[in-house]
Amino acid sequence: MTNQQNVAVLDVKSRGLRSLLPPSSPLVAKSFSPTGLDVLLTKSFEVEKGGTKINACVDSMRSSSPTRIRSTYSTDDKSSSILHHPSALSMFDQIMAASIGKRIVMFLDYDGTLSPIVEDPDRAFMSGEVTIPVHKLPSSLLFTPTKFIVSNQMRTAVRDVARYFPTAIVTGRCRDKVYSFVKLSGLYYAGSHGMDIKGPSKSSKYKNGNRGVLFQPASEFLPMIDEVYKALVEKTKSIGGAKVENNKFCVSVHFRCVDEKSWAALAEQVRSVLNQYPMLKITQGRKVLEIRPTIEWDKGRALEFLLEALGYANSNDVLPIYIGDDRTDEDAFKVEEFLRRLVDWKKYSQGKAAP
Ligand SMILES: O=P(O)(O)OC[C@H]1O[C@H](O[C@H]2O[C@H](CO)[C@@H](O)[C@H](O)[C@H]2O)[C@H](O)[C@@H](O)[C@@H]1O
Repeated sequence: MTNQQNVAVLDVKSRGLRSLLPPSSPLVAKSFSPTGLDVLLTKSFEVEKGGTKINACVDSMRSSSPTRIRSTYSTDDKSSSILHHPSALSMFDQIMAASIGKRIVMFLDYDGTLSPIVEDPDRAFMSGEVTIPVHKLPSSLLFTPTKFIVSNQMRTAVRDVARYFPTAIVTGRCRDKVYSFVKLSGLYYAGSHGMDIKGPSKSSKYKNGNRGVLFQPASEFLPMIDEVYKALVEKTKSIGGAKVENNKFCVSVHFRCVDEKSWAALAEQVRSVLNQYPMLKITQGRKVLEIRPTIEWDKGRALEFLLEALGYANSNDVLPIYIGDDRTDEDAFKVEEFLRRLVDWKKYSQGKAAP
């Protein structure tokens, strides 16, 4: 696949599930570079290393960490944004019209898209998941689960979409971790910002025996990432609220619960560790510093890889749809609604049963 591959990019957050395609442009006629997805959607804010860059780093931590985009948008900005990036739900019919004759492939971000943004990254369960804790379960149960899921709207929507369209979860998270949240087999999972790809394809040249696709372009970084993770845990332990998360091929340093007064100290500690690792870089997400290998690989490359693995390299017969978040949290139910409409469209407009 080339960079001219067309991708419908749906930004669920800053614009509330808005298409990043301008309304006037013929849908999908405009090219998006999948390799540019990371720049578009994962808020890659390169933090420079060395010298007196900490202030710049803290400034970027501030500017990329608004709690709500609404508080930073003027009315004019907002209406202009809505004009240029119309709701993907209201453009649903046009998106579907553009998909006629093409195979839709779904790419879904996890945090902030399938799950609400929460303070504790270990508790970012899928939207709409309602559970009963173990102590409230009836004693008559024959087995004792740790919790009992009574509702999982988003999971159901993703499961249904995956029955009709090849579907991948593309996340900065460790792949195993995101799987433990999504709990759906039959999907592709691209963890660690796309550096850890696993999926069920039967026909890919990247097949891993009978276990489907497996691709890990940064595998030689594993020992280094482990080392850096431990160093960061040690260096940041005195900073209240800081949390370091090992995402296997990258590390996240969370500052959502850190007092803003300590952000400079945190950035300084992170930089002091990273100074010893020129092969790693820092990018910035939503109240998180993400440390990752400097290799030319990101979510966009993972998307290209997966399309190729599915047999759509350089193909005009495919419409990849990427739903991701930008910088603030907003309605996950819009994602769910979009997924449901997609399934209904497939079922009823085309009258086809699930493959
Ligand atoms: O690519 P993504 O799936 O969007 O992953 C990016 C980061 O997501 C997670 O952090 C974010 O969500 C947390 C839970 O809601 C929140 O506490 C945190 O402030 C957000 O940045 C994940 O924990 C990180 O490792 C990912 O890098």
